Amino acid sequence: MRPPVVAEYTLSSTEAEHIQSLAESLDVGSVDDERFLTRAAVWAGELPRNLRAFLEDFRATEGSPACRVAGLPVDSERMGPTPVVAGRRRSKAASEIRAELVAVLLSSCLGDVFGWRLQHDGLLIHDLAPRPEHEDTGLGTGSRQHINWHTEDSFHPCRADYVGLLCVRNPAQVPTTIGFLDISLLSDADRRMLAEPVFTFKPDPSYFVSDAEPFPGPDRGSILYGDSADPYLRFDQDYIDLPADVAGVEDAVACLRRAIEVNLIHLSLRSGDFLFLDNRRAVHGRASFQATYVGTERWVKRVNITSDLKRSRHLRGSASDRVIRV
Ligand SMILES: NC(=[NH2+])NCCC[C@H](N)C(=O)O
Ligand SMILES: O=C(O)CCC(=O)C(=O)O
Ligand SMILES: [Fe+2]
Repeated sequence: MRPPVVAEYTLSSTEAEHIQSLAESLDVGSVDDERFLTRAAVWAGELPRNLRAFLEDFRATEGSPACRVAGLPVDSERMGPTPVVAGRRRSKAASEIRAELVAVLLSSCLGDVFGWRLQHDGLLIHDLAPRPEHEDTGLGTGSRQHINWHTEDSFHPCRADYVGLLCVRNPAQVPTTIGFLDISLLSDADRRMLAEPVFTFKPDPSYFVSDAEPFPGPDRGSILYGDSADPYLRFDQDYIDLPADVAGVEDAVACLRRAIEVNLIHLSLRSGDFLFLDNRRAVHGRASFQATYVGTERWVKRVNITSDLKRSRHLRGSASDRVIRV
């Protein structure tokens, strides 16, 4: 039997209460505190054993491109309105800090959380909530425009190995798009072409801070990599340049898109759902929706997770600094 696209784990109420008590026992004012981050994997050892086994299977077997943990303690009532302001300027209720601690503890079962200096103020947890100024952009903080499916931050060699999306609220049931590549749908010639390092991967506008800050540069590489029979994927259809001088490359990319699009699924996250995407195997996006900005609408917290912090050491201030300067 084929493994599910999204492996599911539903917490029992006992497990959810245990996680809530664990988060309450931590005397931590912010998940961005380096001392907390250095202990996060230790505290994650106190998460329910069956949950840790589920996440470890997801990580170690790569059986499914995504997994979802449902029933996490996220007290969305007490967390207050969906934020319209970004970044560090906002104070957070204790319940929100607890939800973020829970997000980091679960994420720490898969790797180390990290952030980007130029994205969401360098915070480790990004608030994906609609902002008026982004309404017509295909960004996590947009709304009226859908987000085309993509792997996250395809432009950067240190991009996440996993992306976590913890849902605070989603009353209009806006669906998240999830997909994967069925490699059996690609010809050998297309596979070879897509594995050539001739593509230019560009950053998306979520990295734009101001004209005074340099925008990160692009990176060249292949779309498919790893095992040629079961390859990993790096692709954002909106932020890629194809080589002008390679015959057949456009057709190969069109075939790739079709081989992903035939299997797309749409899943509406509910409050307390934590979706993990294997950023080498899964693509994801989001449908459009009508934002109201009255504080009641969709709010998802995004986490970047790496399997290998050392890969970005030259771009971070110290071994324990989790923010990549791009
Ligand atoms: N094809 C796209 N729209 N890609 C952009 C994805 C969203 C972007 N990474 C963000 O942080 O908001
Ligand atoms: O909000 C979602 O469900 C996905 C958002 C997304 O793809 C992103 O922000 O990069
Ligand atoms: Fe994304």
